Amino acid sequence: MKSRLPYFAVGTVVKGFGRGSKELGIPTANFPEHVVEQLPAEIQTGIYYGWAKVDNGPTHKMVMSIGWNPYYKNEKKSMETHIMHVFEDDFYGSELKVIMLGYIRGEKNFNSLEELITAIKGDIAESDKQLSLPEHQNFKSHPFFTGRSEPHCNGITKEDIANGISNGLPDSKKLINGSLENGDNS
Ligand SMILES: Cc1cc2nc3c(=O)[nH]c(=O)nc-3n(C[C@H](O)[C@H](O)[C@H](O)COP(=O)(O)O)c2cc1C
Ligand SMILES: Nc1ncnc2c1ncn2[C@@H]1O[C@H](COP(=O)(O)OP(=O)(O)O)[C@@H](O)[C@H]1O
Ligand SMILES: [Mg+2]
Repeated sequence: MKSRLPYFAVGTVVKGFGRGSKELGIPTANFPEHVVEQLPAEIQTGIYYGWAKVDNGPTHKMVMSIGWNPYYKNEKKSMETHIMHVFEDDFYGSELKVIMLGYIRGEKNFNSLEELITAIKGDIAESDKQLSLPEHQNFKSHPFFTGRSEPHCNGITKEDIANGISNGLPDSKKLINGSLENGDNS
């Protein structure tokens, strides 16, 4: 099966359970339900690394968790991004854009909060290492981040593009359901 990575997603940052900062010391910017629902089946639950941008700010490294957080037994699937940058303030309501480039591991349950935190810190270190590789660097300045783009380009279809719904990418790099149409870098 063709990989669905890179996967592009955009949405407004919404409230979660407030555990990321308070219990884990690792905040995660949560995407709204409609963004989670647009994920194709091929994007399995688990931990991904890539790049993230908040509103018109710079692009930062990120690590993302997709799933039901087995440690907390959430009833709803979530898609949460920890951005590897220290922000002065919260940014609820801001537009978050991400490009997911690689998969690290599946979601796990843990016997203690400390073990969950240790695993997340390991994911952050692994993401940092991966994203420093030349093959991942070019996505930092991808037109998805730097160009004009429609705010709702998750799950954009060939028909949308035919109807003139643009996602701000050059014709050679149009998005189809969050993946690059010409299949490069996948
Ligand atoms: C890199 C990363 C890896 C994670 N891995 C797991 C995991 O294996 N199991 C799990 O239950 N939750 C995992 N989480 C999710 C945390 O439990 C979640 O971020 C926390 O519950 C915060 O949720 P909130 O945004 O609703 O406050 C991970 C989060 C991140 C950022
Ligand atoms: N480096 C960061 N990465 C992600 N979110 C951050 C970061 N720094 C600050 N935040 C803020 O913290 C919020 C996430 O904290 P968290 O405790 O996970 O709360 P919630 O459960 O509401 O998602 C984000 O929505 C954002 O406003
Ligand atoms: Mg969160």
